[in-house]
Amino acid sequence: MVLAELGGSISRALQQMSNATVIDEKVLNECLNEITRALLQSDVQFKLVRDMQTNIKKIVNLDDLAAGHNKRKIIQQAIFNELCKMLDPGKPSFIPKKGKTSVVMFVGLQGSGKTTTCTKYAYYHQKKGWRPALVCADTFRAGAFDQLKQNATKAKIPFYGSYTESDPVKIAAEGVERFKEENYDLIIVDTSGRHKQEAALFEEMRQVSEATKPDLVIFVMDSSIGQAAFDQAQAFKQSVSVGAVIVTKMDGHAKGGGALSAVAATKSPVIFIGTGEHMDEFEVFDVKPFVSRLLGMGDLSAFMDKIHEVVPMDQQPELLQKLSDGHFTLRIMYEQFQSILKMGPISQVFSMLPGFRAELMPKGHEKESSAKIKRYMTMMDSMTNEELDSTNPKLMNESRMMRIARGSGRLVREVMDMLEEYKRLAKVWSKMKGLKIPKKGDMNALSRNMNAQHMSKVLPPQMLKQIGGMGGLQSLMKQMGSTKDMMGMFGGGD
Ligand SMILES: Nc1nc2c(ncn2[C@@H]2O[C@H](COP(=O)(O)OP(=O)(O)OP(=O)(O)O)[C@@H](O)[C@H]2O)c(=O)[nH]1
Repeated sequence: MVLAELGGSISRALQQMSNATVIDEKVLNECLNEITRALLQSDVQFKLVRDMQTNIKKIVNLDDLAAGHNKRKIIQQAIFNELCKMLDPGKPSFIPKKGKTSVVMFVGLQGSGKTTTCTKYAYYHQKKGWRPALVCADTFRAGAFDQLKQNATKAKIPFYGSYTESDPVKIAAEGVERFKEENYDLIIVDTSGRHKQEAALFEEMRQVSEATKPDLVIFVMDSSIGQAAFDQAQAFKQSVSVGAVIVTKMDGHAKGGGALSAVAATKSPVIFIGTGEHMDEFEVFDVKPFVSRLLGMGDLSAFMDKIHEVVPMDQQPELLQKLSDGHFTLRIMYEQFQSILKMGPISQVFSMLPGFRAELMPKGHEKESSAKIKRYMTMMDSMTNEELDSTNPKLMNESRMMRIARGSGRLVREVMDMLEEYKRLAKVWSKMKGLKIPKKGDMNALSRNMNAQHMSKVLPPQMLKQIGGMGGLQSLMKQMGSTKDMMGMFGGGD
């Protein structure tokens, strides 16, 4: 069962329970059985699920709950807490410090996505101002060095490896030494992938660890590994001191439940998840928002992050300046479309909203909308700079429209549609006129200036409707009030 389905099943079970007029032992048991089934189907280890069920029953003593208590809320909270407990080993992992040398070693099964993840991890930190460097100590798989080299070059990250040396321990030690001398602050060591049965390879991994003395060992796990996750993770933990887990391929038909098992086996937190083959398809993992999403309770902070991607805040101050001046051009629309396409399937965004799940958004729909966006962009590719940067609505006369249609192989009617869309968006953005633009990088200041009114105007209307219009949006913002930080995003928090 993939994660989206797991979330769906759990929230359905909770919904069914809340539909019951009286919540008694039987109703609670049915709900818990349903959730247990869903978790098992998602490859969470049996013992973990059983313990969870016992704990919830211990916490939720129906007899003790005074009449008038919201039993459903209490049960939902207990499930939420138990799932969080499963994913939270109770101690944070080592966090590398910028400017201070840290060595991070990656281990994992063959093909788990280790090499790809090393580069993603390096790239993520590089963007945040670290100076990462990569060492390829995988001499087992032919081509591993080439792969790392290729990825590293693409991300402009220095790398170390050898085509001739066959001793991974030697390469690792030399590479780490070299980069330490050169003052890199995040030295990442990629090791050969291995299976738990391969004792010799496990010994090699132990030796690499001894030679490089990593501050952190990250276990990389493919999310589709299933019930084997617990044993595999434990085998690694017994050889080297795993301190964190990264779960990869969460984008595919992943049975993410294995992640829960790996945390239990290694007693280490999941710190990132891989969501695609590309360098930037990599997300910080936070337990509470993740579980919240699973339970259909929404993940407001991720939702806000997505909004910030579409309405780029600190990255594009010039753009914001133009918008606040009321200059919405076709070129700006083009750039926004690019951001939307980058944002990923719209259903993913919906799954971040309270009460929504990815499965609620029909598949066909998202394809349709991104095809339309791409079509619009093709037409805009046939426009001149003058047309793209103009704010004069009269400029786009009939002959220009015909030329664009011809140039992009589309119908004049479609060009007109695209221009209509532009006009609609320009109107929306004109309402943002006067929005105070903070100094570069001060995203919170900008966010403080944004209230529900502003937000409602920049959200796609369809999404706004799904949230429940202005009222829904306001209550969504209120919900975020529990965290001071988040309140700051909307104003009134401090
Ligand atoms: N869809 C998807 N594919 C991924 C992700 N991470 C890695 N991959 C792909 O998984 C495959 C294996 O990745 P590698 O990085 O070569 O795996 P590895 O663990 O280093 O392999 P060994 O060196 O043999 O141990 C590659 O095709 C990657 O592009 C992810 O998050 N999502």
